[in-house]
Amino acid sequence: MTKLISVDDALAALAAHVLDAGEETIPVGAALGRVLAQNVLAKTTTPPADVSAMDGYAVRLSDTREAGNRLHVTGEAPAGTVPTHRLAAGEAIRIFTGAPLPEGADHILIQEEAHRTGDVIEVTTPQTSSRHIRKAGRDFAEGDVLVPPGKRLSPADLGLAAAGNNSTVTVSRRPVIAIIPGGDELLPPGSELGPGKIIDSNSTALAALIRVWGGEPVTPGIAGDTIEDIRALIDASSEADLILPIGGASVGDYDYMKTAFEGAGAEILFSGIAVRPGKPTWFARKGQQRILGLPGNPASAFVCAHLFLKALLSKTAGPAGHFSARLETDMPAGGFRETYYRAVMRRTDGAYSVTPLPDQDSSLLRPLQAANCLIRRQPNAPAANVGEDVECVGLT
Ligand SMILES: Nc1nc2c(c(=O)[nH]1)N[C@H]1C(S)=C(S)[C@@H](COP(=O)(O)OP(=O)(O)OC[C@H]3O[C@@H](n4cnc5c(N)ncnc54)[C@H](O)[C@@H]3O)O[C@H]1N2
Ligand code: MOO
Repeated sequence: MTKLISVDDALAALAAHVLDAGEETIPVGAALGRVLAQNVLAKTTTPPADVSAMDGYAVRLSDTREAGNRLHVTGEAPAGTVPTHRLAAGEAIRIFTGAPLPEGADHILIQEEAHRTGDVIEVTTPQTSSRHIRKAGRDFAEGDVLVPPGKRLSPADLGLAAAGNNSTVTVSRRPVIAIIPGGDELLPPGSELGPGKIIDSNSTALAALIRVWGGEPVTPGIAGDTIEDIRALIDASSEADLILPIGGASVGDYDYMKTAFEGAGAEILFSGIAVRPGKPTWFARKGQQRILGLPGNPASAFVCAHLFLKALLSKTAGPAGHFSARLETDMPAGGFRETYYRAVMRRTDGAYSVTPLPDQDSSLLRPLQAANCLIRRQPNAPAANVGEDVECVGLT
């Protein structure tokens, strides 16, 4: 393998190739989890007028300061109507939660604190201050920015956008990512497994990560270990923004991925990163298309997707979540490759603590399932002891 580049140099190179698939306008109800591309503005003011927060009577506070005061009920204001009658002294208007206040009222006497007989109410509890009125625009005013660009839309964002009378939102288009697993041994889940065959698990795991990070995975098929096979799937992926070949990246006799891509006109920008797991990771460009080659070992592919694919998808995935946590077990000195240990982080007494999982072999899926973060150790890191703070990266 040629000289390995550092993780930092790989990330710096990838920064120039962050995927940007443009924008699209979609119904607000279909936008959960999408990344907003343009401000959502309020097209209305909410509440649109001063409204009652309770069921009761719109009154003048000065008429209700003493128990026993009597007021004449001169009208009714249900929600959805606009009162036309101006409240005069000694009058009350029956009002319901959410209904606009009549002019002249400055207080809501809740019905539990009044006694009604016919068209007359009597104050049963003296009122001391103006209450139960929601001022116009208390939530937001027309023209306010309700959701800023770059935000991954949550259920509350969607509710707010809808309340601002937006039926659509403009979001970043999902980059299309074609996953091409390579290897004669691979069969899709649910297959009859003959001798020497294993299940292609990487496609499923990587497709799920791509969805979480705002991309749209497509799976044109599994490539056998021939250049022609890989080439056919490269050609079938011509519409993808990025191709993600998995496996066949190392130095074995059947590791044809890069050769096949070069034959299809791709220019390899780097090949081999000083990272563990994931040394054979490579990156190439073919016209507007990017190609990120990941190693076949499931943990290598999964970890390097977090490091490098997520960086390429940062427009929709957001930044990597780095944090510091206290080690719960000793760790040995590291080698020359920057190393990412699958680990379990816990929050105890307001601080994060972290334990690396015991078996870090890059073929294993079980530790990946158990892990909720990666411990990052710099190249040639010295041994670290219990209680030391180490840098961690969140897993999805
Ligand atoms: N002599 C050397 N051998 C290897 C080196 C090296 O430097 N010198 N590097 C090792 C490293 S590091 C890694 S990582 C692996 C990765 O190799 P490849 O990317 O070429 O991957 P494959 O050989 O195709 O597969 C490795 C392993 O993973 C299984 N695999 C492949 N694809 C899938 C899939 N889609 N789903 C599940 N499992 C998959 C495959 O069967 C192999 O067991 O190379 C080392 N070798
Ligand atoms: O560096 Mo590999 O990806 O053995 O794990």
